[in-house]
Amino acid sequence: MNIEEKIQLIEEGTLEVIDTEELKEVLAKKEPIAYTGYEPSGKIHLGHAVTVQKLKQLQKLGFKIKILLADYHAFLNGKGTIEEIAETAEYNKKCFQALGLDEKTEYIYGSSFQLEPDYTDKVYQLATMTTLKRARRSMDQVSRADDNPKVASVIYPIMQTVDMAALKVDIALGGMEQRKIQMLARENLEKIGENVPICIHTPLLHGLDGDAKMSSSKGNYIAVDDSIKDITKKINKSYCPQGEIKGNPMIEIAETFVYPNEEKLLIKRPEKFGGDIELTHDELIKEFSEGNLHPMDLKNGIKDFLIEFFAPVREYMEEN
Ligand SMILES: Nc1ncnc2c1ncn2[C@@H]1O[C@H](COP(=O)(O)OP(=O)(O)OP(=O)(O)O)[C@@H](O)[C@H]1O
Repeated sequence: MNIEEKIQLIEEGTLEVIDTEELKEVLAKKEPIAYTGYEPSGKIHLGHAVTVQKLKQLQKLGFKIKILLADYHAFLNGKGTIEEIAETAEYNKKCFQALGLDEKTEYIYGSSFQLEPDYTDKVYQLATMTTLKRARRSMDQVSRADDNPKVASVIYPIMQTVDMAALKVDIALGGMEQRKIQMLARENLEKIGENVPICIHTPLLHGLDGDAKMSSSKGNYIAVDDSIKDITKKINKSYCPQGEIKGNPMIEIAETFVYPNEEKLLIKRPEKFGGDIELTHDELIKEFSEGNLHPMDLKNGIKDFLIEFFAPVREYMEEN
């Protein structure tokens, strides 16, 4: 595969790659490094799986993958005590392994390097160069709404920036809500003479309730290790307005998980409702938007797909 083809693959399913010229240089390196950080949270869900899919693709293209289990970030963001977070992080690590990232993937706890003198020194340097306003703004979609924000919320983006230097990353991957932090990081890393990584942003998956973001704290998710019974129950009561494409989580799941892996989505229906059908992406959009495909049938197709797609994850979680 030549560099242009690799770039095209990397861009697929993303909202932006900043920037593609720099990506060319990175692709010429021997084993470039890509990372995503995750605050350890109760469950790893389909939203998180969007970035994991991209990491798996980068891995196949020869990247070394680092997954940051961002325990201190979760702590700064009020997600629990460090001990509670450590326990969740172990469980999340198992979920990532179950999702099929290979054995060469490095799982790194934030607390394993974020207390080192060199790291702290960089945090202090950046603290003198970053305005409160900018740091606060970068956290708009990352921290919980708080009328009385803590100092922790402005240390957070500075640490996320220093992580990129400490982990020596060439690509920083994250969902679109990470954009403001990542852009701040690009500017700031240059100021302290560190390598400026390429930033890749993926779309946010809507919650099953139609909320703008699937999130463990909102309970509107399908976890990658959910049981067949839970997947079925959750999909059956999910938001899927007849004929609507935009913001419809069932359509998004099809676009994010089904079509990158299968040419057609199989929808099983009783004969009296037209019998089984298999739809390509374009056919699905047409049939659903014209009202020829009932939301319940779409949900059934998605449910069957997810049950099969995540079967290896359930098996891995049971066996390990
Ligand atoms: N619904 C989603 N759709 C796409 N990507 C997501 C979604 N939720 C989280 N991510 C991505 O996963 C990465 C890590 O997110 P992290 O777990 O720290 O987020 P979070 O917002 O705290 O999740 P949650 O609210 O579910 O605990 C980020 O890059 C983020 O963009």
